[in-house]
Amino acid sequence: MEPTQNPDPTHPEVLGDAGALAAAGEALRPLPLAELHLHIEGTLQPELIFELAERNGMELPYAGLEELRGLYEFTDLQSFLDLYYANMAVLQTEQDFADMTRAYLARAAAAGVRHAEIMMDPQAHLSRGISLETCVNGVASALATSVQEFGISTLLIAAFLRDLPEEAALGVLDSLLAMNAPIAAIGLDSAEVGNPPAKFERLFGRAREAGLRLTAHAGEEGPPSYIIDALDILGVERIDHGIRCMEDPELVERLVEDRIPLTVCPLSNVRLRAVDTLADHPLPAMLAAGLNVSVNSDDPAYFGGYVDDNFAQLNAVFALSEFDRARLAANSIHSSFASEERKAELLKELNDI
Ligand SMILES: Nc1ncnc2[nH]cnc12
Ligand SMILES: [Zn+2]
Repeated sequence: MEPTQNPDPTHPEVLGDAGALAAAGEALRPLPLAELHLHIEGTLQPELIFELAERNGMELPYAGLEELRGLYEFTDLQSFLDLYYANMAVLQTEQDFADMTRAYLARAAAAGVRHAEIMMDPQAHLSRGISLETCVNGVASALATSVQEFGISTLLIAAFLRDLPEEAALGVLDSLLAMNAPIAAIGLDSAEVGNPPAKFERLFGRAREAGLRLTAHAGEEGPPSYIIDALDILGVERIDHGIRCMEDPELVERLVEDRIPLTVCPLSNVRLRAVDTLADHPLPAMLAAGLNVSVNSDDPAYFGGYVDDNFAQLNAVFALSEFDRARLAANSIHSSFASEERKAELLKELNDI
């Protein structure tokens, strides 16, 4: 991959022999970074699904792990969402949500994650009779000790399901605000095509008034116009995925100019067939265009890996330069909703490597 312009104030030249190690096929040393695009329900590993089903006295529709793993062949976003929502049935108690979250944090720490902005889908739990208190408090209890236990600072993002009506989302946002839920931001996810950003204009307006930060999935399967509308109608600060911006040169120019963060998830895009193979992924072109991209895992239990696996596979295919790896890590930190003080700490950690 070509080196890119607009150097970040990091010093990738001091990354040591990471490039040589990669060339020799050895593991890359993980860089300290922020993970900005992660659905906590997408970290539910098959083993934990079986463990929680047993703990909760539930019968799963799969005979065993192998049968479940055999279903992880997706043809598009919807084919994944069907399994993702079905598997959530095992999440019944606060302890279940806490255990799932703690398992992610432990694995993320090993991947180099030092700050995580974690999405959860409250509506996917409410619709199965699980209260907001159960899911929010369960996840939040694990996040509360994350800095001490795993060295990872965290923020919680309530994501809303765009295939449901806006009225439903407004009701849930009001309940979250009324219970003083520890959320820093809202997001928009689930089936994209046919559910454009404009459908949620009032939801994002209300969240902004409540002082919440704003992000939305756009341009994963949906057209570039959804990215434009997420920015112009919803007023989001970040775009989750956004890879289809590459079909609209004027939009790319705007995103570069305004330094709009795009939280890209390469292995997810391959597994959901947004791209044919990793070699066809637009990440190198996005970097070369000067876009503010970061690498994230989306739903690591379903897509073949965590953020370090995404970097390793990208590196195997594109032989990322040390400069670009450091830039991706720095972009993730700059693009986070963390305090300026925390960002400075993380950038220092990155520069000191
Ligand atoms: N990649 C993705 N796109 C949209 N909604 C999701 N929910 C969980 N993962 C998602
Ligand atoms: Zn996502």
